[in-house]
Amino acid sequence: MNWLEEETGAGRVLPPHTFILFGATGDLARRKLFPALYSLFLDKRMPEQFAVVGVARKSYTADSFRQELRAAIEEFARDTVKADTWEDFAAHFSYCPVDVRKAEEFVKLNQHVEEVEQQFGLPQQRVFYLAMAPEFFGEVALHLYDSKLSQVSGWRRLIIEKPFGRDLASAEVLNSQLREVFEEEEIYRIDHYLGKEMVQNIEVLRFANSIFEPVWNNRSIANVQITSSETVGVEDRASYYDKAGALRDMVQNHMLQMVMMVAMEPPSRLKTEAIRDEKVKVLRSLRRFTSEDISEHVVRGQYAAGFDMKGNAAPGYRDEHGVDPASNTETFIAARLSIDNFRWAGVPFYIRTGKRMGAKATEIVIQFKDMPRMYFNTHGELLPNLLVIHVFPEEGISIQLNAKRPGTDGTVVPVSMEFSQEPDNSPEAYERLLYDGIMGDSTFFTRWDEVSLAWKFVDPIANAFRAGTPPISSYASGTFGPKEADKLVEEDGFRWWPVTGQTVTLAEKPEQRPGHPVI
Ligand SMILES: NC(=O)C1=CN([C@@H]2O[C@H](COP(=O)(O)OP(=O)(O)OC[C@H]3O[C@@H](n4cnc5c(N)ncnc54)[C@H](OP(=O)(O)O)[C@@H]3O)[C@@H](O)[C@H]2O)C=CC1
Ligand SMILES: O=C1O[C@H](COP(=O)(O)O)[C@@H](O)[C@H](O)[C@H]1O
Repeated sequence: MNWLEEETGAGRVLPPHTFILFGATGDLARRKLFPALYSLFLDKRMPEQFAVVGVARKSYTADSFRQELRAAIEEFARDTVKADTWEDFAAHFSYCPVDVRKAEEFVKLNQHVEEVEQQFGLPQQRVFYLAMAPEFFGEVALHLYDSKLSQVSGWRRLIIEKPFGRDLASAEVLNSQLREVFEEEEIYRIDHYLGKEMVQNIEVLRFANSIFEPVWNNRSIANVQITSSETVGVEDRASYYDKAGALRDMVQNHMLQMVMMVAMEPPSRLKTEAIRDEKVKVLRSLRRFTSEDISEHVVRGQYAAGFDMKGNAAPGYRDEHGVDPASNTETFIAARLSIDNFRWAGVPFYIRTGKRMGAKATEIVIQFKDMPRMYFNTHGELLPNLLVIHVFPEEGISIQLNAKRPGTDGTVVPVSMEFSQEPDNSPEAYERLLYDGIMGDSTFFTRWDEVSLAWKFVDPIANAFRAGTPPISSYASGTFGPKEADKLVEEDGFRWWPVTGQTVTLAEKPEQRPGHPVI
């Protein structure tokens, strides 16, 4: 399924297994996991022998659980329900009501799983997926051990959702709880950005094309910009988000993962650990901020009232349901990162992410250095070459070049070469990650040293935020963050390149939009 197909044997049917889904009545299961399992089934990647056991407190029967399953798939799956195979698919699903805080209920779950394994003739190959609040992870692992559910004659894997702790100390505690029961190789920490088509494609782009490697360094690249902008606000997640903020919710994981994918060295082999080793080296080289220099490199913002994408009035963050009216939680963050190694010394990596912004987009822009001030660029009039990796909503790459406008006196204009694919045709991130996780390929999961180094980078910033540094700036809903974020880039002589869907103002000439130039 991923580009390691050759190496890992991926692309094959998954091995027989029992998928024990904790949090089976929750939002993630309904919106992402059930649809992903269904797509894998329709793609004939699920083996004939598999079973899914839903676990949560609600009192479903197998039948009512299957009705919920169908409703979720009808609402969220990219495939429509196929009447001829539905019963076959649904027959693999059962439900066991369990309150995970009650150790004794795991005895019942153990019996249920053993019965299901007998019914389907399954070897003891178990995937435990924790789609529930992280505060339960340690306890669940312990009860899995005590109830002997985790003791198997075959293999076992633990797939866990983010967030992995809220700082280094809590992540270490959580990790040691998990490690009492599972080996590091058995733990699959999900970062769903690593399941996105174009995030996985970064490595292919870089290491399968000889034109990029010679210029992928500080001799040719002026800066890198990584944007993940969202149009939604906090929605109904205030109880989590108001304590997390954009720094923990997006930067500690997704944004740093994208930085690693762009900046890593070529791995010695296309093997999971070799790749993860190179990613970790990027985090080791990432310059940590001191309390003195955070204000210089980090901007934080919070959305004020404005408009949503439909043009309806939208409340400010502090007026959202469940948010502390005096909250200083950041809903936007921009930062200038420095990677202190030979390849990247002197190249700023700008990142920005936020809620209730003017477009939903994830893009990585590699801006190349300007041409010398001669010939066509005497007054610096040429636009720089840009390589844009479109992660969302488009999936593809575009390269901005300068060329002569056909049939003119030699006017030079920016033109774009684009490769894009229909996002609807590519598997969802969760489909890839479920496949890889069940297959036992952890390449696109987060290793513990990545998590811990990411927290080491983030913790000083979180501490500064707590102390009121830098001051939080307000931005109107529907815009691209506070003006301080623009200054961060402009003071280095650059500008943020608009992302797909960003309203281009007169000040931002349309032809300057990467990937969408007007000839
Ligand atoms: N939703 C999303 O899009 C995303 C979610 N995540 C992460 O996934 C995880 C789950 O999120 P989400 O699905 O949104 O959360 P929900 O609150 O929607 O679901 C939580 C689930 O946990 C179950 N649960 C709660 N308490 C217990 C208990 N004591 N014993 C047994 N089951 C319990 C609930 O079922 P019941 O009440 O029936 O017991 C429910 O099935 C979180 O870690 C979240 O951060 C990550 C990325 C995206
Ligand atoms: O993990 C998270 O990601 C989503 C954004 O994911 P995307 O795939 O839609 O870009 C974000 O909304 C959420 O707050 C965060 O927890």
